[in-house]
Formats: sequence, structure tokens, C-alpha cells
Amino acid sequence: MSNSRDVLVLRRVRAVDPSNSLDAIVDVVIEGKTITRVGPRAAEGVEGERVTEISVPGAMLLPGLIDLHAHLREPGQEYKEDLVSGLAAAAAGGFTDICAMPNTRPVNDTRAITEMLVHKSRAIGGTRLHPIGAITLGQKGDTLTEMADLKDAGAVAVSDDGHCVTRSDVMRRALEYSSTFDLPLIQHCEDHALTAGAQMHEGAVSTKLGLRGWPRVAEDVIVARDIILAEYTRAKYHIAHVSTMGAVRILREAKSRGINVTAEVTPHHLLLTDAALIGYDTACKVNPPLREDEDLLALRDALADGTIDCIATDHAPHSPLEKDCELSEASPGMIGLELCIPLMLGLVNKGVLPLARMVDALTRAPSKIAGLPRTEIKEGAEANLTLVDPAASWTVSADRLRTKSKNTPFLGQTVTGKVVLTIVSGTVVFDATTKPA
Ligand SMILES: NC(=O)N[C@@H](CC(=O)O)C(=O)O
Ligand SMILES: [Zn+2]
Ligand SMILES: [Zn+2]
Repeated sequence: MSNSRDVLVLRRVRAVDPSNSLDAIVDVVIEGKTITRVGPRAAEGVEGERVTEISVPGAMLLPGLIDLHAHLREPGQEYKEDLVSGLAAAAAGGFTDICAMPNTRPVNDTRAITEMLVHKSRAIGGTRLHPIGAITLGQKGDTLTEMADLKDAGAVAVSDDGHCVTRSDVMRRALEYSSTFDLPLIQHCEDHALTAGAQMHEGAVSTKLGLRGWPRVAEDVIVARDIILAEYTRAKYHIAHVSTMGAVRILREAKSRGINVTAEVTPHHLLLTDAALIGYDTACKVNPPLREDEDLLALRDALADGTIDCIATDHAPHSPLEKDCELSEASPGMIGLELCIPLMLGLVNKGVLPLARMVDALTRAPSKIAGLPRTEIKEGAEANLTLVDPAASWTVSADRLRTKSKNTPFLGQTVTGKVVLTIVSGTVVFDATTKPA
């Protein structure tokens, strides 16, 4: 850990910050909490006892990553994850800021829980946690929470994630109420009446496996209705984990008409399809479900052209209790914080996703949606940075992950791209530069 008077020098890194039109090999000097110099020879002449120099050949420096959508399970399900392990996983994944969904036990629907999360996470330090409060009490979908209190206590958005606000009257009032406090409303788009008993995406694979399906239209009808309500109420509406080509089409049309709607996509929906369920692997059970090739391609196009604003992990840790069982008994969700960068760099390397879009979708775009301070690479900015070794290959294994849970289908796979350093407000909160890859 560096102390606030220390000087940290990152020598000859490829700094990529599209929000500042930056993609160049530079030195970056950090003094205390602040980036003081950025330039080709910025480190020249910087020496002294308190100077720490970091040089990782070929390293790429990004603005600190921001995740709009993570489940840290505290309070109530600490056997899956807690603030300490979740924030450690976030730091190891290169995230300087993460937003925590409120579907905890109890649900974060009050000032007291939001305050607890803020105070406890600050005491832990490292990656900063930004709580998301519930839209409705107990996420039951009926009675709105006291959003003024939630915001005052530190909530950056409201969501009933895990559940959809299905009642149109409640949704209308929720949009009106949240906009009064300038809180974005994040919807988990699922018409539950259409997904009862569903185990996976409804399609040829679900028919073959004899499993009940979650049709695309269960997402699309909510997205369409909500966009109509968002236009009417002029609220800030954000779609969580968009997964279907239909939702993408509706979103694109809404944006072209200037409606205030944004969306996120997860790495797993960009990489996997329902074919992954053929072995009944519970690690691949996730909400919304893994879809088909045409959805995956529509999601990739929409992310690349900016229709989908950001990448969010939907890090959803579960223990063997919820995953070492029949598919029908398994809880949906997969971990994501520590795999996001390698998986997304995989898409960049394949030419699917422009690097500048990947960076924007993990930094500026989510900060704008949640109203968080920007993370950026420029002189005078607070030093919130992520250093990545884009060439380092490693094999995903449970013992290399900081999260308490292991529920990911990527275990055993070799990926390329590794976070080597995460810096929050000038302090190194994750450091793999000295350890073997
Ligand atoms: N994504 C999931 O499959 N599960 C999430 C809930 C959610 O994001 O809807 C969870 O909390 O486990
Ligand atoms: Zn959800
Ligand atoms: Zn979620």
C-alpha cells in the first residue's frame, strides 16, 4: 500500500482513455492521490526515496473500471460472498468502483442498510462500493421505498434486480418518484408470468433437453412497456443485463427518438449461448438465460455501436448448496468480477469489439449513468486506474479467484489478459506485479 505522500511512477504504459482521446505510450506519475504528469517522458527526473516505480512490459493503463451491477450478498448470505471478499474480487478484477444490488437478506430498502454498506465498505477500503436501493419494499413490487432516504444515505440508483417491477402502475410511479431525486431506475426485465418454471432460454435446445423455457418475449414486452413509461415520465431508465435481439431493436429505436434510456450487457451474454446448457451445467444457469447466436451477435453489434452503453458483470456468487444440484433446483447466476477484463479483451483481440468501446463501456459510460465521478487518465485527475497485462495468459481456477464462490463455466479455461494493478485514489488496492502470473 502506498501512503498518500508517496510517488508512484508507471513507466512506458499504453494509456487508453477514449474520453480524453488518449491512446499512447506514456509515463504516468502519481503523487499522493493525484495524477500529476502524463506524457512520453513524464517520469524523467522523478526520483527520490519515496518513489515506487512500476514497469510491466507491454502493459495497458485504463481509467479505473466501474461495474454498475454486482451482487455482494451482504447482509444475509455471507456464505456466498461478503463485502470483504466481494471488494477483493472487484479490486482483482480491476474495478475501482462497483454498485451493489439490493437483493440481500434483508433487502436494501432502507436508509439503515444503505448506510451500513457505505460505512462498512469504507472501513474495509480498496474498491469503492456504491449501494443500489430497492424500488419497492422487500422488492415485492407493490410499495415504493423512501428513495429520498436511500439517496441521502448514499444509494446511486434504485432497482428490484432479481425481480421485475411488473405492475405498470407501480412502474409509472417508481419512474416519477426516482426522477424527483435524479436516481436512475434499473429494471430487471422479465415478465414473470411468462417465465414460470423456466430453466433456460426457450428454443430448440430447451425443447431437446425437455426443459421449460424463458422466452425472449418475456424480456421484450417489459422493455417495450418500460420505454413507453420512461418517455411519458421523462425518467432515467436503465435496462439491466439486456439479452435479446428484440430488446436491442426496441432500445435502438427508443434512443433514435431521444428517449432517456440506457442499457448494459454482461460478458457471459456476449460469449455464451444456450448450447452451453446441453450438459445441464448449473454454472450456465443465469437470469436472463443464455440466448442464441443471433442474440449474441445483436448484443455485440449494439455494444460496438454504442446502442448498449456499458458492460456490467452481474457478478452473482452462489455456493455449492445452490449449484451442486439438479438444474431445476439451482439458483441462477454466475460470478464475473475477476473474468470481465480477460473475457472482454478476448472479444477485442478477435476484432469483435473496438478497444476504445470496451474501455468506454467499463469507465465513462457507467460513471455517467450512476452519476459517479469519472475515472480518467489526465493530469490533475484523482488517480483511479487499472493496469492490465494484455498478453498474460492464465488458467481460470477457483484458487486464483478472490470471490468466495466458484460458479462460472469458465473454470479450467485459459484466458489472455490479466489485471496487474488497481489503484483507488492513489492507493494500490490490488498488486499482481510482483507475483507470478
Ligand atoms: N443474474 C442472476 O442470474 N442472478 C442474480 C439476480 C439477477 O441479476 O437477476 C442473483 O442475485 O443471483
Ligand atoms: Zn437481474
Ligand atoms: Zn443481477
